[in-house]
Amino acid sequence: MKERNPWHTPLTIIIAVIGVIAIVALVTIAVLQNKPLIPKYKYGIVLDAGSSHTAMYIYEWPAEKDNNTGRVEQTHCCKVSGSGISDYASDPKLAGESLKACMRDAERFVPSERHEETPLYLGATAGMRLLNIKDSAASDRVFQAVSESLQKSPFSFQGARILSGQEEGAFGWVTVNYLDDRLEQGLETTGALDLGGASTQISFISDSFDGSESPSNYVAFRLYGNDYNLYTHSFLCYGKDQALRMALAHQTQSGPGSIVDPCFNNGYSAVKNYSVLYESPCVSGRKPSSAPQTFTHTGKGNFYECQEVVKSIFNFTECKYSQCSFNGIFQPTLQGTYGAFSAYYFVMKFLNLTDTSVPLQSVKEALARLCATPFDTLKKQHPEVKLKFLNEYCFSGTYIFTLLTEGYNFTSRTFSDIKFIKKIKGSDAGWTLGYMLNLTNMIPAEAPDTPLLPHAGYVSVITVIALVLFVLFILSLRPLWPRCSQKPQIV
Ligand SMILES: O=P(O)(O)OP(=O)(O)OP(=O)(O)OC[C@H]1O[C@@H](n2cnc3c(O)ncnc32)[C@H](O)[C@@H]1O
Ligand SMILES: [Ca+2]
Repeated sequence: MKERNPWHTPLTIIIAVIGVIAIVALVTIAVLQNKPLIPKYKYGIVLDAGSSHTAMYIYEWPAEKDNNTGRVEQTHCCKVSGSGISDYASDPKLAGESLKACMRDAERFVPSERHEETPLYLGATAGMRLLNIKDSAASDRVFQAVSESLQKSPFSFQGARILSGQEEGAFGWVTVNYLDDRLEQGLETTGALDLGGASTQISFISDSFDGSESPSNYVAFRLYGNDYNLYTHSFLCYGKDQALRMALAHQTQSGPGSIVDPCFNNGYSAVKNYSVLYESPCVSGRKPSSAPQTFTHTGKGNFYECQEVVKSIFNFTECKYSQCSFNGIFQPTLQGTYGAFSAYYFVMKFLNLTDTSVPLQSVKEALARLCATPFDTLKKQHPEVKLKFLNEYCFSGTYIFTLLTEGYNFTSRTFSDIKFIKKIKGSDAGWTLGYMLNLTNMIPAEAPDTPLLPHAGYVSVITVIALVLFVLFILSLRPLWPRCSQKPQIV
């Protein structure tokens, strides 16, 4: 007679089946219960109304992770065509009109069910600061017009305002460090250097700075449980367009109808309007009384002479603090690494000096070569580059070099701590992301509680425990197991 398999008793089969079903159910429930929900995103829109142009940034983050770090990303950027909103002072309606194409873009990029709840901010920087100084009623009219235009969008418009220089610097610093995941992890932070068209910002943490020497340069943050004493300063008029105006104003002081400029390449020549040059508050008041209507601006391309012109727009002598950058502004000792973006990046990119950390001497040599190149040759070498930018690279490069070394006191040793960047992990470096994170309370002051185990670890532990319990259960039923050694009795 064939021997019966002792496992094939109804009891053991039932126990095994129930056990397997229980394990499958346990693991399935664990997986489904804890699986991150299908990503449902939320959105925020910030319009950066700069002096030279306006750009719209759309940010997104997983809806269930409002309070977590490193999760907000830029998904889209739209460059508003035309100039900055401050240039529409004489026809403010057009400033509002100019934003429409990008706002239509936003309607396509943000899912329609999210439109109504998506906050929309407009922040204006140095162009509007200057217009506000020159003609505050005109600046109000521009804000009125852009606000009316943005209110018509389906998004939740939260207002249009001028950022203070301090906010602009501090939010640029937050953006860079947030995108680099330095804030949540409490890592050493990176300084932020932003060069716009009308102002420039420097922001960094220096152990020697606690705000006492110069409170107006001090911003205190508590982020993810860490305290930061940030030094920040915004120099109005020291963006690259206004700096150029100041350099030209300096050279036209003697009043003649022509200037030969070492900061422009040999062969460059243009007729410029005195009144247009002197209309900015950065230079107004300095217009020579005998100035003719126009002057001829020609280039002679010499980096070393250009540096002398550029130096003339800085005041390096006045300082009532222990140490200063320039114009009597306090600056603590430089510390750590720096991310330099906006025009710093555009100009260094043109010079092919963005990929690695660059020795100061190489920048100097590249600039001396660039400035000495005849303008015709330069045009042939770079047919794809817009003439407006090509004209100015010798000046812009020399200005950046002088600002960083003579202005902020970077030396040949510390210069290589600067990285010239445009984006970090797909998001543009700039103040907009930091501004939105702040207004939406997306960075907590204290570190958020984190789960004990990551999701995969949690599922593995549950599975192993379930298996162990099952085996123990089977073993506990041993007394019920049929005895293999017992021969079946033949009656
Ligand atoms: O911060 P503010 O001062 O308000 O100015 P902005 O926000 O408009 O300034 P950007 O950083 O956009 O640009 C800085 C400057 O760089 C110029 N720029 C933009 N693209 C450039 C390029 O490819 N090459 C050289 N310069 C460029 C631009 O015209 C400005 O003069
Ligand atoms: Ca800017």
